[in-house]
Amino acid sequence: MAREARNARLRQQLGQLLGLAGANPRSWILGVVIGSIALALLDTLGVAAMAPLMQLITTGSADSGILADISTLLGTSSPQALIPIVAGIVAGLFILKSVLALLFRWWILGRTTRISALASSQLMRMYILAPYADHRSRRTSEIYRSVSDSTAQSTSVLLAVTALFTDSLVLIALAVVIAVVSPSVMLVTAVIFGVLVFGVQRMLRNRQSRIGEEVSASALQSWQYLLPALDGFREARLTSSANAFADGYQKAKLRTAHAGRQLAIISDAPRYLLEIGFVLAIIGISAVLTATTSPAETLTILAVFGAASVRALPTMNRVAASLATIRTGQVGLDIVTNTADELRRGGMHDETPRPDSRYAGDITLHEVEFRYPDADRPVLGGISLDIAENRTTAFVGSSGAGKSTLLDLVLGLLEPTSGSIECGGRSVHDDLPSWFANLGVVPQDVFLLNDTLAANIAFGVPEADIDLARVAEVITTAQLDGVVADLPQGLRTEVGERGVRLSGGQRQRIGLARALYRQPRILVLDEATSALDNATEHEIATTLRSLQGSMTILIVAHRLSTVRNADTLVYLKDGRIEETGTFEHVRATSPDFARLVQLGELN
Ligand SMILES: Nc1ncnc2c1ncn2[C@@H]1O[C@H](COP(=O)(O)OP(=O)(O)OP(=O)(O)O)[C@@H](O)[C@H]1O
Repeated sequence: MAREARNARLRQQLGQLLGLAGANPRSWILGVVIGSIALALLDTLGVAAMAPLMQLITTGSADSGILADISTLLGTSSPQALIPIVAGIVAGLFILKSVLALLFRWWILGRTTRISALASSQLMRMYILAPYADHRSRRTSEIYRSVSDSTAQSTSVLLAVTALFTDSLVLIALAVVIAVVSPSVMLVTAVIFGVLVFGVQRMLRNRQSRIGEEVSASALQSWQYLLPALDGFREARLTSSANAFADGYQKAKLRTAHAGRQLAIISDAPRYLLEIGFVLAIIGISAVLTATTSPAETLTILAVFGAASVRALPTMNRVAASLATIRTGQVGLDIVTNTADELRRGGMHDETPRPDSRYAGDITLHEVEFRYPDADRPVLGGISLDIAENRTTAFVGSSGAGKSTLLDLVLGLLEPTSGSIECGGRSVHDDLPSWFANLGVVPQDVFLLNDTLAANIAFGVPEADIDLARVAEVITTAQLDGVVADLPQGLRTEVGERGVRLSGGQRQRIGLARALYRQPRILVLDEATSALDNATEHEIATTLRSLQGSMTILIVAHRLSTVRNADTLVYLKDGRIEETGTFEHVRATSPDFARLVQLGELN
């Protein structure tokens, strides 16, 4: 890509990064420009002040230029009196510049680290507010890489671009000072450093970009071993594949280490070349000056050149390092901006319900068809159904018939490819947050927070706002009283990853209590009684019967006892409704369903 296009893209992407963090690019640019100009000016003054000081030291005369003004102001032209004063001014300028440089760096670091944190958080927010179907098609390892590694890479580019701008201004200012003091010295310096800096950077550019890609690819690879190894700990242990995961992780980390080493050496190499350039410049300049000027003037010019070099060499090193960071970090910036664009295009869920918006009445599905984005044919088709309010409807069917998909559609998590799903005559997608407010959902696998049992039941409600009376009530309804009584700290017991381990059945009952805590109008159970033993399942079935009539209950279940008492049974086969009606009606009219019951698959 041509340099202009590359720079334009970089500018645009950095603008996007700042936008993602909610920062105002204008105030950012203004701050950087003002700070950089102030620093460059002070640098120039400090270095330029070396000329009169050296002139004073070498010639002892203060009768021209700024020295004449100082000597008039102080009323003395004695070098013994003037030298400490001029030296003091030079030192003061350097000290002031250093303090300002430190303050400027503090400001920049504050802004940049904040932008890194905000961009990463915003990306995380966009991921978790993305449409459900999009989320299901994403790879977790890529999410981890975007919100951590790639955001960090992008912010390092932002910091490097700022440093590059500031350092370039300083270098230009120093070049101006040298050019004013001696144009021929500037010419020699420009030729030597120009050849070195541009030549080296040309050679390194592609290599640095490749290293950036390697860093990013190996970061993804390491997440791809770490995450499944933790999520699939049991499977890894039982299949003796834990070491294979650890080996894969190690390989990825070594790739990162190798790339890091290459990057460090490539960023460092220009420094040594610049030092060689400095020595060459001193020799070249001394040769030119000795041939053209007096020894006193040679000394003055060399002193200015030395002071400029003291400042310029580390600055040039930083320029080389900044260029390396920009090129290697470009991959991260690409990932962050492309991901943010893609997430934005997908749309973000708004969790705030519209005021005065509420759903009530029967749920009706009209000619619903659904196809997963990456599938070539629909998994559900021609689904028309009336789910009566305050009645219990059970969905049954063989594995893969489409029960969970249908439930996700009714929940509003998935949107029909065609057809409509309405409650009380209004599409559930019209105001999803308000629709969700009606629902209490018990999933197959209940997710536990690392928190107290009470917090797990009230899920998402801040500790201080938890209604303990309601928690106690739903604990009784979900048959959890015995479990709570056995816990060391009752409701305050920590559960989840690092807390008390709970059985599958206990987790499912917590799931039921959690769903009921929300006082739902619609209770949805997705295979929610699968992990319960017969006795508990019987008790839960009794609970559900007691709730029957007071709320709409939707159940996907394999157990005969759970679905037998449903008011309506919907039998699904190959993505279509085969039969609906009471349990006995469906058994009598659908030979397939009758066979399932007979074979004990619904048992
Ligand atoms: N994300 C997806 N992309 C493509 N196809 C999918 C996706 N999720 C599920 N399917 C397919 O959709 C069909 C219905 O799946 P679904 O999970 O709804 O069935 P189910 O009746 O709930 O099955 P089970 O009782 O085994 O849980 C299956 O053929 C499944 O392979």
